[in-house]
Amino acid sequence: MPIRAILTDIEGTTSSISFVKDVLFPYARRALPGFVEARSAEPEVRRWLDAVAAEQGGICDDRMIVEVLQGWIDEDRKHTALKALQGMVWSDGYRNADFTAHLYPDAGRALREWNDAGLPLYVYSSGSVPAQRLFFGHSDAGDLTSLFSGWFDTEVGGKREAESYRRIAESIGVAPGDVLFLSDIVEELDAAREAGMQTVLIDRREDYPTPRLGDAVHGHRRVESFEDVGV
Ligand SMILES: CSCCC(=O)C(=O)COP(=O)(O)O
Ligand SMILES: [Mg+2]
Repeated sequence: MPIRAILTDIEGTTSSISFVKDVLFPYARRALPGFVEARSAEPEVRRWLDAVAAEQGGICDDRMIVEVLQGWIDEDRKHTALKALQGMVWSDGYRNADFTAHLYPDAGRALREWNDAGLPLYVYSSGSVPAQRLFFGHSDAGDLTSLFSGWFDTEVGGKREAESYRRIAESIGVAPGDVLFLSDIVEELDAAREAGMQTVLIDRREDYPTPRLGDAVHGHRRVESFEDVGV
């Protein structure tokens, strides 16, 4: 089947889980109280704080909202409000050069090659679209944002729901069967396959030291590097 577009996940796929868990999440956890104190009146911040408050039965104290958000960071909740707020917090970290975003070298090379070959590239991550742009704008391999033709986060729907992938295919104007989705999570690949997309499991040995064999890969092709995706 032809491939007319590539859709990629970030954490565990282009980039290591440990960078997200050990650098980005602790940074957001530490910076959240000060961020909320300074910026809670801004409509784009207030919108997401209110969404968290409503989900928690209408709590109205920002310090309690911050505690809920910090709890969600500890649980690795992929909640749209948390992801939106994390993106705003990380912006300071990237701007101050506190860190750059981890990128596997094979992913950087392949993304450049595919872009040079005229293949449109898209991102679909639980991280908010602004956080995705920051991530690839401040990667270990420099600013890669120009390689991508579009960005999708969970505002399009959950990553384990087939409907999200149908919406993405429709939005980019490519038949689902001509889109290749790359991810480290089999349940995300299952949903993309249900929507008709082609799939490859990116199985990073340093993120998942125990090989995922047999049933665990649910029949998706499994590779350990973007070099073996074979586009
Ligand atoms: C790009 S933002 C940092 C990563 C993040 O917060 C996240 O939840 C990534 O999840 P993914 O869907 O890319 O596995
Ligand atoms: Mg992932």
